[in-house]
Amino acid sequence: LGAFAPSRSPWPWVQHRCLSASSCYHGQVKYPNVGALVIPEFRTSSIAEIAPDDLFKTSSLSSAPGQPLDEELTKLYTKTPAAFVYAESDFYKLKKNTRVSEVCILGRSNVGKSSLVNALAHRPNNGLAFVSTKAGKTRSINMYGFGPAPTIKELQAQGSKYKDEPIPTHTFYLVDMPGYGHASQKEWGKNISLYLNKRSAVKGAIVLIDAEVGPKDSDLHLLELLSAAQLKTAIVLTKADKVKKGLEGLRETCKKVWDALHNIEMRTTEGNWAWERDVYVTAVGARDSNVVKSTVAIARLAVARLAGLVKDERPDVAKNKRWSGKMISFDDLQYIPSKSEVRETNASTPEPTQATRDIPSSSKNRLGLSQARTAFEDLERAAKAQHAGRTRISAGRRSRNWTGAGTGRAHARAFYSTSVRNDEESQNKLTKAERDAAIDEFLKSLKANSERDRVRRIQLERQTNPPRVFKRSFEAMEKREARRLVKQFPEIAARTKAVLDRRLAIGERQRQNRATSEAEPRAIQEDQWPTTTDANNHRDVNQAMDADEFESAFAKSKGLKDNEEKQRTNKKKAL
Ligand SMILES: Nc1nc2c(ncn2[C@@H]2O[C@H](COP(=O)(O)OP(=O)(O)OP(=O)(O)O)[C@@H](O)[C@H]2O)c(=O)[nH]1
Ligand SMILES: [Mg+2]
Repeated sequence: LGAFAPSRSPWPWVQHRCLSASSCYHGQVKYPNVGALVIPEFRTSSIAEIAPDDLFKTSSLSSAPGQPLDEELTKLYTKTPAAFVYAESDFYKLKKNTRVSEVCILGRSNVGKSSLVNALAHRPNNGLAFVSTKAGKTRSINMYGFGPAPTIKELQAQGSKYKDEPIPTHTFYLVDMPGYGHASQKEWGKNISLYLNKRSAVKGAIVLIDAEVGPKDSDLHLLELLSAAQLKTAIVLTKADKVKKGLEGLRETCKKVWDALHNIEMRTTEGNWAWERDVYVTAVGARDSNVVKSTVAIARLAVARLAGLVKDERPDVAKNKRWSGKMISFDDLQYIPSKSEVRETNASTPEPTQATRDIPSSSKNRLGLSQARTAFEDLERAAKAQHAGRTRISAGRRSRNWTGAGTGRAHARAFYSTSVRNDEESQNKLTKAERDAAIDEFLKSLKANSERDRVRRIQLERQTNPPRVFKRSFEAMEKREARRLVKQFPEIAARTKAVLDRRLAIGERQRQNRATSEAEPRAIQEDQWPTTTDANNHRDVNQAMDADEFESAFAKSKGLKDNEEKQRTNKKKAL
């Protein structure tokens, strides 16, 4: 129908049909065939576009090098069905996870976070996450698992800080967050900033921005939060099918995003916040299935990159690549010459090159050239050994230029040796012995389900808890035996009985004593102060006598005493 649609159709809906993913019309505007817009390194350059196919050409999954990326991504996301793992609104109640990566999806209410989760999992009818046209549908932190569960070997390599950490069920977790800018902003701030700052498993954040609306104040606030948390960030523009101005509109939004990122970078001094230059374009709610398919693949790439599953050949994907080797202060930067320069130096004493002239002579003299070379190589080897086995996005792209080797110029760019998160990561790792013990335990728990173990468990249970029939006959046997012994040794039996009786009697007495002492009031509680009738018993307390009264009472008592004395002497006399 679309192929034969005339340019001015008498049926307006015909114009909404799409010809293909690359040329799709919504209203009068052509849907742009753009995978991502690339933010350049310098403010003087302009934003470039990358077609979806080109995005996939330059990279591959670390687990399947050399294979076509889009196919591998589809396999990863859909072969093992994605599943809802759990939801929690309180950060402190989240389950422990130090083994697999988590990527969180953030954005304003109704921007399409939950729709994206469904699209990634290939649940077109919103079968996984709840979606609504009204803002504020998602209220808790929702974990969704994607990809197959790690193998035992992978678990072994991952290790864990906690012994009671649940075994991961998926390759990575996608975390759907409640939207901000809605009524629940207060709670949002607390729990989610805790999540972004404290959760060591979180490897990156996807920030969704409405392609038509562009970044709002709340989005800027979120980006600042992410910059403070030093969490790797990728921007995804959603609802691209709704952009009225097509590619031009997308470019405008991307420019606003760029300005926002630039402003944050200017304000923060650290400048080590890593955000991706690729601003991904998606339209998972578009009417054309081709558009949906191609944009879902793009979103899959964005998430997999953050989860650390993609090996990128393109060097300029990340804005800031984190240097994870040794940190060298600016003053200690040493000049390391290129190979050709070394050759020249060995041949004869050459004229100082422009590069060598730039370096203060004191630095040059610190080490001889060949010594400097070997020292650097040692350093590099040590750093590599230290970080071996870590799959990180930047691992494949660490350039020699950064430390100045091979270029003939010392680079004066400051890099952090290890980010806070990396430190945390290495601290979380168990020692080898602990990890082996944890794995043994895990294997045991697997074995416990085997048939042989089940039989053994039943046998053990029978021994400790024999069935009732046997129990009764055992008791009868014991009684018979006891009677026989009493008959055989009457004296001993009598003595034993006396001892037992005495013990019983003592026990009984103690029990009675305890019962009576419990019955007695222990202390007058506050609510047991004397009532009006009791007050007579406390007369001397409640009604103090004055001095005269006291005198007379005293005299009276003395008189009584005298009377008693007289009576007693009279009796004696009578006797
Ligand atoms: N046209 C179009 N509509 C979309 C797209 N993505 C999402 N929507 C629609 O946007 C609405 C909101 O989607 P949700 O996924 O619930 O948004 P959310 O960000 O999870 O919202 P909260 O849970 O409230 O924070 C739904 O009606 C979706 O159908 C898209 O790419 N294009
Ligand atoms: Mg939602």
